[in-house]
Amino acid sequence: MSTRQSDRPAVVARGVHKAYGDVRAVDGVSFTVDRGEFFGVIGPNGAGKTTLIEILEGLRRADTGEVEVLGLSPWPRNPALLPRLGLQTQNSAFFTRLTAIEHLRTVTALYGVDRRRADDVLALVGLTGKASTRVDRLSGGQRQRLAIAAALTHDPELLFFDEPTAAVDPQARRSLWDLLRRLKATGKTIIYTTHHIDEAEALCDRVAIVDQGRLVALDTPRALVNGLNRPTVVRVPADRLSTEDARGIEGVDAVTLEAAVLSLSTQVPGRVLAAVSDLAGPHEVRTHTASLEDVYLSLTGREYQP
Ligand SMILES: Nc1ncnc2c1ncn2[C@@H]1O[C@H](COP(=O)(O)OP(=O)(O)OP(=O)(O)O)[C@@H](O)[C@H]1O
Repeated sequence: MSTRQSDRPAVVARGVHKAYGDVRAVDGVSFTVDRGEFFGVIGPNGAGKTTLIEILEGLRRADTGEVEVLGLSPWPRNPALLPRLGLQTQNSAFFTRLTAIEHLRTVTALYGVDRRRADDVLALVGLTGKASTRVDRLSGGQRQRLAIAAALTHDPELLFFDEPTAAVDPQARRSLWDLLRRLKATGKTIIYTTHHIDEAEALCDRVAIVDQGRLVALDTPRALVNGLNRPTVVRVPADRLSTEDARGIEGVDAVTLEAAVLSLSTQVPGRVLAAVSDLAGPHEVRTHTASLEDVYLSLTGREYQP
C-alpha cells in the first residue's frame, strides 16, 4: 500500500555518508524529523552539521544513504520541493542597496507569489517600522529577521535556520526566540542549527548532537539531561545551616563546604529545598541542575566554544 507524501515525516535520513577526500564529514547518520517538530542540530566546529543540512536542502549529494524530505528525494535538485522549503543561511544573500520592503518584494517576485506577501512577512518579523530602511543600514538582529522574513515569503512547510541568532545582542535574541516559537505554533517544521546550547534547550522539541560526522545523541532536551543522571545541588550560605543539620536532611546524598557555602547534592530537590527552607529560610538558597550544556560537554568532551 502506498503512503501519501503528506503522511510522510518531514525528513527521513538513513545511513547518510559524505566524505571530502579523507574527511568523513557525515559518517552514517540516520534520523527522522516529524511534521511540526522544532528540531535542533548542535555540535562542535567541523562536526558535519552544515554538510548534513545542505544534503537535506538538496544543495549537496550524499555519497551513500537515503534522504527523504516532505516525502520526496531532494537530489537531484527537485523543483517540486524547492517552493516547499524556506532557507535562512549564515550567508543569506541580500540586495543590500534596496530597502527592507524592496528586498522582500524582489524575493516575492522570484518565488512568483503575491507581492503583498512582502508586507505580511515584514510585519510577522516585527520590521514594519524599518520598511524604508536600506538593508545595509539594518542592525545585525534586524538583518537576521529580514533573512527569516525572506525565507517565509512563499509560506514553506519546512524551514531551515542556520544560526539565526549569531551576532545578535541578548535582547534581540530573546525577541527572535519569540518569533521562532510563533512560527512553530503555526505548524511549521523547523530544522535549526545553533552554537547557543541554551537556545537549543529552550526552543527545540528534540536535539541532535553531532560530533565527527556521527549522531552521538538524539532526544528531547529533558531526556538528554535526565540521562546524565546528575544530582541537583542546593547551595546555602554556611552561616545559616550547619553541616550536621544539612547531612540530616532526608534525601541529601552528600554535603560539601567551600567558600562559606554548603552544597547539598540530591536526587529529590523539591523535598530537600522544602527542608532547607524550614531550617534556614528561603533566602539566598540557590539550586543548580544539569543542563543541555553538561550533556554536550560529556558527549563531545569539549566545552562550548562560541
Ligand atoms: N567543500 C568542502 N571540501 C572539503 N572539506 C570540507 C568541505 N566542506 C566541509 N568540509 C570539511 O568537512 C567537515 C565538516 O564540515 P561542516 O562545515 O559540515 O561542519 P560544521 O559542523 O557545519 O562546522 P561549523 O560549526 O564550523 O560550521 C570539516 O572537517 C570540514 O573541514
